[in-house]
Amino acid sequence: MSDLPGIVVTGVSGRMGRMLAQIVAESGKARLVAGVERPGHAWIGQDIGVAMGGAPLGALVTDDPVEAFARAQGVIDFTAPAATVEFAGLAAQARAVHVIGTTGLEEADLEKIGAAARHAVIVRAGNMSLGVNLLTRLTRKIAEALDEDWDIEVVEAHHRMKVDAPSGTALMLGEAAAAGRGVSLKDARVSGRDGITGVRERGTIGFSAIRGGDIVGEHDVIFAADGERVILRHVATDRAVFARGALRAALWGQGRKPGQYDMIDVLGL
Ligand SMILES: NC(=O)C1=CN([C@@H]2O[C@H](COP(=O)(O)OP(=O)(O)OC[C@H]3O[C@@H](n4cnc5c(N)ncnc54)[C@H](OP(=O)(O)O)[C@@H]3O)[C@@H](O)[C@H]2O)C=CC1
Ligand SMILES: O=C(O)C1=N[C@H](C(=O)O)C[C@H](O)C1
Repeated sequence: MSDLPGIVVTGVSGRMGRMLAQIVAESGKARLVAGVERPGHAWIGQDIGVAMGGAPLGALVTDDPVEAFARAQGVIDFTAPAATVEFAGLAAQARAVHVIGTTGLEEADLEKIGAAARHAVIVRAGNMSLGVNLLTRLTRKIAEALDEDWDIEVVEAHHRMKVDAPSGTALMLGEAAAAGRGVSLKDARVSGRDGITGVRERGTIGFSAIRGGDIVGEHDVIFAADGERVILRHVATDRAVFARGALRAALWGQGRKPGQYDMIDVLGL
């Protein structure tokens, strides 16, 4: 067996799970140990590559995360909030680095993830791409430089199968804008206007979501003043950018002190 860190991909049959399995297996920097799906899933017991309709990848799909995590140094998890909270506890027990890409997490979920991070390394980000993490830095800087004469709006577009809104990325960008402005996003946030909304309240940060087709992920941060606008834009055209970031995070986390980290830490931005 090689010395490369072993990685389990949870939700391996999903859009991100498939991409992650391929990228980990081909990376030369990590070993694909197993994929996890729910009990009864059609892929259980099959080689991941074969289940995807390609060549074998030498790792099986299992419904037993405890056993799989015990054989791994990293768990890459792009699933759903309830699953991610459960996996955070199990990955911490196995002392495996848990990379969380799942979005739509509520406050109570984040508290449980925080508790797990007392025992193991967790890297969590609503977007694992280099480009978006750079954009959060730029958003914060621009928000620091501009006053409330500049209205801030975050507009995001995703595929028709996405279940949460605003996207995790939009919220990251909104947090960065709020931090730059020295306010709390909880207080400043306005989402999904509809009907007679009244005029825009000064100092708020607005969110709008578009869902359609196979859009991978697009985000604009608009700073709009009288007579001019600044627009920051990121367009993802390939999920590989998220998967590469997640693998980088899993490798970066090896040997670190327990705690919660994000992609700004991983990328050193
Ligand atoms: N941070 C980032 O960079 C990115 C984050 N994301 C986020 O990742 C998440 C997944 O996205 P995507 O791949 O498009 O979604 P999919 O629905 O395609 O995949 C999710 C997978 O997780 C599985 N799953 C859910 N619950 C469990 C469980 N308890 N045990 C095992 N498997 C489970 C699902 O299985 P089943 O169908 O049976 O429910 C499915 O296979 C979303 O929250 C999305 O927003 C996506 C892209 C980038
Ligand atoms: O669900 C998706 O697809 C994506 N989710 C993440 C988000 O909620 O921001 C990241 C990316 O935009 C794709």
